[in-house]
Amino acid sequence: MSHIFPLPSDLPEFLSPYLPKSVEAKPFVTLTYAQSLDSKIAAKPGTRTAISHLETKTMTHYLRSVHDGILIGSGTVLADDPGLNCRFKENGNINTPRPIILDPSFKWDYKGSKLELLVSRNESLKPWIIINDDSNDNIKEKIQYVENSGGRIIKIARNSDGKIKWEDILKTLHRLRIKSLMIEGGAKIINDLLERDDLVNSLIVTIGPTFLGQQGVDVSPLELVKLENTQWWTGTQDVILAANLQHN
Ligand SMILES: NC(=O)C1=CN([C@@H]2O[C@H](COP(=O)(O)OP(=O)(O)OC[C@H]3O[C@@H](n4cnc5c(N)ncnc54)[C@H](O)[C@@H]3O)[C@@H](O)[C@H]2O)C=CC1
Ligand SMILES: Nc1nc(O)c(N)c(N[C@@H]2O[C@H](COP(=O)(O)O)[C@@H](O)[C@H]2O)n1
Repeated sequence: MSHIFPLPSDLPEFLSPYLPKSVEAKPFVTLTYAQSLDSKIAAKPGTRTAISHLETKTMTHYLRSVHDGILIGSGTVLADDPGLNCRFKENGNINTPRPIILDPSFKWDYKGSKLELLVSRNESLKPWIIINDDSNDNIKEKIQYVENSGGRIIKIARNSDGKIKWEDILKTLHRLRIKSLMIEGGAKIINDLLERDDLVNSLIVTIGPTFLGQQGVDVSPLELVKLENTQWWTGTQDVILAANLQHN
């Protein structure tokens, strides 16, 4: 495996203030995704849309290489069938983060997925899947399949609103030695976490020169969100915004 594209030589220094540092009791959380000029991350719900140039996609793989885990939601795993591995190589070494899927009702099937194929070729790590602790019997077979394949099922209790608290997710992952977590999406997760300045340590957004239109999947939090320590990097096609969420 080789780099998917040469990493622009000034990017590591540009990104360095935003990269993982030790944060006690919870992982360092980097929220990162690619969006269009009209703040969409896919052209239609349930589909995968390439927004990043190869150069900025390489930046995403560089970021993956400096995190212990990479988390996505069920909407993303179902739409994208992603690889979730790392293709950025440094001094001949690849540091692949743990793929973590937040899929409370376990709708995704690991069997036959791209991730399973990559794991079979030693190009990705076995996944961890976070599900509700009260999930019903019809997912027993899927659970067994993942566990027999060496993956891990993490059961966490949900809140009164039916969701799992992010604090519980992060605390559990930290206990499992995930000290830095890159969260790539999708939209529901990004919109929730943009309002969590208490949990998100860095925000890194690739912006591509495209409008995906009104059927696109929006990134737009419920409330006003302000950023601080903002820096912009300009590439061949895209720009990258690196920032911190301003504390309320
Ligand atoms: N351009 C980009 O960088 C990216 C684009 N995408 C796109 O985003 C779209 C998917 O986004 P969404 O449909 O919004 O799905 P999503 O990936 O945000 O997953 C949402 C689901 O995750 C689970 N979930 C989220 N928060 C939870 C919580 N606190 N407790 C329990 N379960 C929770 C629920 O099952 C929820 O329905 C796809 O089209 C994908 O291609 C996804 C990631 C990055
Ligand atoms: N950085 C970035 N740019 C885009 O244009 C994208 N569509 C995404 N999507 C995210 O990357 C995941 C796919 O990763 P693999 O290359 O298959 O490992 C996808 O699931 C989204 O999280 N990202």
